[in-house]
Amino acid sequence: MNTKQKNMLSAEIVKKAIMDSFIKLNPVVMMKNPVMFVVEAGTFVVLLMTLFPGYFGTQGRGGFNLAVFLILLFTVLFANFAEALAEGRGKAQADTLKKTKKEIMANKVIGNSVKVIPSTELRKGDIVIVSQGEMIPGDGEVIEGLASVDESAITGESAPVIKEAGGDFSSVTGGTRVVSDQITVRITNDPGESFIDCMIALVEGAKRQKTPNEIALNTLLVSLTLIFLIVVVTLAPMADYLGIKLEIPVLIALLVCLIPTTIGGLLSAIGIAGMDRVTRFNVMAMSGKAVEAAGDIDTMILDKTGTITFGNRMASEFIAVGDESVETVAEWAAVSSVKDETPEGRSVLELMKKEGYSYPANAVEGAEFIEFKAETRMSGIDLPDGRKVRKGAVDAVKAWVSAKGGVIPADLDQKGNAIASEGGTPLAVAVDNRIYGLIYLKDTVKPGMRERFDQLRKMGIKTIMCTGDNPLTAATIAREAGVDDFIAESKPEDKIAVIKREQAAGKLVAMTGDGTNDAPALAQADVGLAMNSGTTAAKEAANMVDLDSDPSKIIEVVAIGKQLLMTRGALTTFSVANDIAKYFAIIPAMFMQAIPEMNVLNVMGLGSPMSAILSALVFNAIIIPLLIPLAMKGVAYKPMSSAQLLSRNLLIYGLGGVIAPFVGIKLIDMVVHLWV
Ligand SMILES: Nc1ncnc2c1ncn2[C@@H]1O[C@H](COP(=O)(O)OP(=O)(O)OP(=O)(O)O)[C@@H](O)[C@H]1O
Ligand SMILES: [K+]
Ligand SMILES: [Mg+2]
Repeated sequence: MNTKQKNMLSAEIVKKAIMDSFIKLNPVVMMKNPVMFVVEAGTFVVLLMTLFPGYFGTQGRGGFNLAVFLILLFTVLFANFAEALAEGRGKAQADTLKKTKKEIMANKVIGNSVKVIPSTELRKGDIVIVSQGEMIPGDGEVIEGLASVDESAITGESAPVIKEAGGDFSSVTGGTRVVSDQITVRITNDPGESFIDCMIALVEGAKRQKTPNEIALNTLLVSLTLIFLIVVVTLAPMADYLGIKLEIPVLIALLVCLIPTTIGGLLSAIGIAGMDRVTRFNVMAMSGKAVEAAGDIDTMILDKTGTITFGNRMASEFIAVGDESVETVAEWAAVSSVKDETPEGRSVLELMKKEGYSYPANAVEGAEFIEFKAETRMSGIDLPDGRKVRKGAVDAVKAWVSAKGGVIPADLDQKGNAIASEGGTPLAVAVDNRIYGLIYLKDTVKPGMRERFDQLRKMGIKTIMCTGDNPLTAATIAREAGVDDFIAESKPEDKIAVIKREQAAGKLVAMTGDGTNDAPALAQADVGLAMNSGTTAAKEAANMVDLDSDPSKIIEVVAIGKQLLMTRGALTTFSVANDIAKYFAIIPAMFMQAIPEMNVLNVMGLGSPMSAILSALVFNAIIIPLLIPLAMKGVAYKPMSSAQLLSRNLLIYGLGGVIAPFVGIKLIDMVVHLWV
């Protein structure tokens, strides 16, 4: 699904939506939307009265009744069309995805041999080999090898990505293609539970459930409908007492004008379109609830490396401490990095070569590699001769050396701080109890970060940068990027602690992550955005996955969530204000002839009672399709606090909602009055 396909509201989608509008007339389906169900029931009653005027004693009103019936029918169809149109794009996308889900053959490893079986027979835990040119038969983790993979089937991005065993880039998705080399993959899902299956269900809306917010709003709409139903039903006997005979179609027209049909007709379209906006942004949200939660976020937890900074932290200088030479620092830094596959580790070896240094390769033969861990904040190697070589965060290495009775060189802190105060990351290099020097890791803040954080602040969102780096580097980057707060030397569990602390204070928290050790925090956060490049554990714990693996996207996701909530609020305000205005169009018209004094309320000066009722009803119907573009696109959004937003929206959509019907109904009446 490329961007073009995703954005296009093709003629095909519109045609399908028109057909679906009729299919959705089925009362069983309609019942899920109580406001529109009431309209449909009214439509049916008026239809009966039009068809059998003799039976209902409504002869002589045939033309009027037919007009009411048609307008009501279109009101329901317009509401159905809004929903069908919002669903259309997702369904089209699902069709495209289903096409990529053709049967794939898998090379399953059984003992020492390989058997070719259809991918549908693969089970969790199976091992498969995928070679150049082949499709990956299911979701899994690379357990051996390295390959570049074309993931355009799911991300729309054609540049291949590297997948390799171990670390944070080991997860692969079924339906993507290996473009070079060969990997061995352990399947992590049973059939039908794959990422593509999940994506299809999501975009198709198969598992769509009303969100708590939607349910609350629906309850309000149902209550309003009930109140007006009682008002209208009791109106007839009262009018009767005054000697006014109110026809049933007139009462139904009045009821439909008063109940919140505008928002009732557009509510689900707004929700679906909000989800769709997130999807078109290449983020898979597991539920509408997650998108809404994003709109209510108070606190955002961000990584430093890779989110606020570019994250390609590169070794840029070796610095000696005490009496050591730069050459020995370079040598030991390289030895500690021979098997360190992190970008930082690789960059140390590159810098060593660039500076013209080398290390004795035979010395590391048979050595034991010590992998980098966020908990230890060190990596290195244990040599066969017993020497232990480490590099890592300065405080971590200092503690390690001190524990072995070593002395800390006097100039270490000062040299480390010099790097940190420039926003760089100092790594200390040590062998057993002796510290040789520092590696200067350089990273840069992404451009435009300050503006983004300014926007978040205007929305009333607090940003906290959590980093494993030292306090000085953290402070420098925090200042440069403009985050509100930071936590340095943080271990993975510290992230959960921050999230829990904020949540205990009643805040909703968002965070991004990609590693297995981020998974608990992603699950704890109200909005957890995992990177598609990340581990399966992270993706399963999160409630959103970014297919482009851009952690700073969380900022846009929050904006989309806010826009969804705002659109719903704005259109609810508009709808209710609208209905109040319609009251003033219809009530005076209904009583005008019997009670001439009512004419003072006929502020609009409408032609005749019949044309007033029809005009109000026509306005009530056409406002739905007129607002579909707004419901689908979302109201224009400018970062500001919730309080400011509320007053702004009340002004625009509340006042607008009162004025629009007066103007609209008057204009329609001028045309309708020509006939009625
Ligand atoms: N490959 C490595 N070998 C040794 N030490 C490392 C390596 N990578 C990072 N470190 C050190 O460990 C610290 C913690 O790393 P970690 O990846 O947990 O956090 P970070 O990348 O600094 O920040 P963030 O949490 O924002 O990504 C780093 O600040 C650095 O001092
Ligand atoms: K209405
Ligand atoms: Mg990191």
